[in-house]
Amino acid sequence: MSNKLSDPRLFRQHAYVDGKWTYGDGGREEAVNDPATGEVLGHIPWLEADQIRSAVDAAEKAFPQWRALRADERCERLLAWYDLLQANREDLATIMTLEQGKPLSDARGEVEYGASFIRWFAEEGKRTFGETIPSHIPNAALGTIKEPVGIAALITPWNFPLAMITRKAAAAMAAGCPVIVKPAGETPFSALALAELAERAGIPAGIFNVVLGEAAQVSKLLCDDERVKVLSFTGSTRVGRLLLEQCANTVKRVSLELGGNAPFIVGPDMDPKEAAYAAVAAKFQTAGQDCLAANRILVHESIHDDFVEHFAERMSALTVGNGLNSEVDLGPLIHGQAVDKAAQIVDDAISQGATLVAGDQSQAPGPNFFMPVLLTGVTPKMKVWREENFAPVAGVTAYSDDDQVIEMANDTEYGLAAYVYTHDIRRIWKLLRALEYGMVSVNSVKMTGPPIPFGGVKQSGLGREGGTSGIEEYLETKYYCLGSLGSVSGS
Ligand SMILES: NC(=O)c1ccc[n+]([C@@H]2O[C@H](COP(=O)([O-])OP(=O)(O)OC[C@H]3O[C@@H](n4cnc5c(N)ncnc54)[C@H](O)[C@@H]3O)[C@@H](O)[C@H]2O)c1
Ligand SMILES: N[C@@H](CC=O)C(=O)O
Repeated sequence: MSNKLSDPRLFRQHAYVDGKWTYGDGGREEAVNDPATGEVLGHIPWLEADQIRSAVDAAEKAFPQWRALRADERCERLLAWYDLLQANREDLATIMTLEQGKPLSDARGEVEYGASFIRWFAEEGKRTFGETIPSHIPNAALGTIKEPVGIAALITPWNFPLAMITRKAAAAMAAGCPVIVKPAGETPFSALALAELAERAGIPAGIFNVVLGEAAQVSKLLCDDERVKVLSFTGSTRVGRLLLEQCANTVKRVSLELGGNAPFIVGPDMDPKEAAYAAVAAKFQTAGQDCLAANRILVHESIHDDFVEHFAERMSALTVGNGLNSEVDLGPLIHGQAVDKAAQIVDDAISQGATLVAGDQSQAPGPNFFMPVLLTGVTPKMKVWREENFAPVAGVTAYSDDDQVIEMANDTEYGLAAYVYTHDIRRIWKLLRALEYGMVSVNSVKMTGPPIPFGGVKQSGLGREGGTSGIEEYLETKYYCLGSLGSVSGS
């Protein structure tokens, strides 16, 4: 990996605890592979339980000084970190493409996206206002102060190896909290490059730590430690449920960004070509391994056939291959199990009556690649409808009226994001209000960014990241009552 970077020191093969690059005391190491080629990119140590506790010790030790800084002083340090991400954008994108597989242009976009959360929260940290409460108690002044919650454990997935960390870490750090990041084992190198840049930016030792190890063990240690006050997790609903349970013993604050099963609704008034092109864009980014991916494409029956034709035509123009090649649109899936799962979802749909319109797996350029698939006639019994497929598998079905499509769209345990394509304002408003989703995007594939409250309802999560609410996940509200002030206190 280092020979592909202009700054080889961004490629780190150690954990980062208390400002030091750390080996595992037990000597255990794991290889990390390039999903496109299978080549070993490097190795990471697995830390022992005592080393995970030491990371919490380090965060505990660093907390008082960090919280004592003024918000504008923390802002300066975070902005220095932001500047370094920008200056090293190309190397960070290369690391990401190598370990995650996404095309370089998408990786560059994620670095930009990830960095934007640092800048946003650096500024938001200066606006963690408390309030003045008109007193109901004679001669007293009442109000609130916002204070950092304490140590935050951040557990993140492999599909967005950088932005899922910065969206949490920058909010926590701006609020005055130290963080312990446990990245996905598939994509540790982006997290470690972030640590290298945090160190260069002057973030003090113990404030940004990256621990590595066996996922279930590390997560359990962090959940069980009562010094850790917040757990913020992004990943599957299955693991989210487990962590929620594990946090019950220490009554931690928990923030969960979980799976999605986004409906993409196309109204009868839409130009089928315009809608189909948008649906392709909403489906295939990161090879479908995106919590916002359009999983169930619900098209009004009057334009269904035209839509399918345009979708197939647009899909056939997508190039699948190694993300380092500039003409590639879809990289590999993260590993072989993901390919097997995608194949099972397609087989299940076909065996239950769906039609395979396009998607020939014999064309796949390597074992971890999955050619984009278009299925029509998908129904609620099929896995492609029920599960988050997290693969380039698009399932289309026709509907006849708005009430029916609302019922279809809400027929899932997930509630992260939904897309609506129509220009009829009454339909827009009806769908917007009736869809049981945390985010609804109307006539736009792009919906995320630092200013928005990102998050889901139902079993897609708890809490919001980004926007003005993201920093609240790391703040406590302290109420105060100043009594016996005399009549000057007023109300
Ligand atoms: N809502 C969002 O913002 C958002 C964003 C990105 C990804 N996701 C979701 O993430 C999922 C894909 O990511 P993934 O496959 O990395 O998810 P995952 O749940 O398998 O893993 C997420 C993290 O949890 C760790 N982990 C895995 N098993 C664990 C266990 N038994 N105990 C404790 N920790 C464990 C992993 O090492 C990783 O760090 C999808 O469901 C996707 O929708 C959601
Ligand atoms: N695209 C999402 C990540 C989901 O997998 C985001 O913007 O946060």
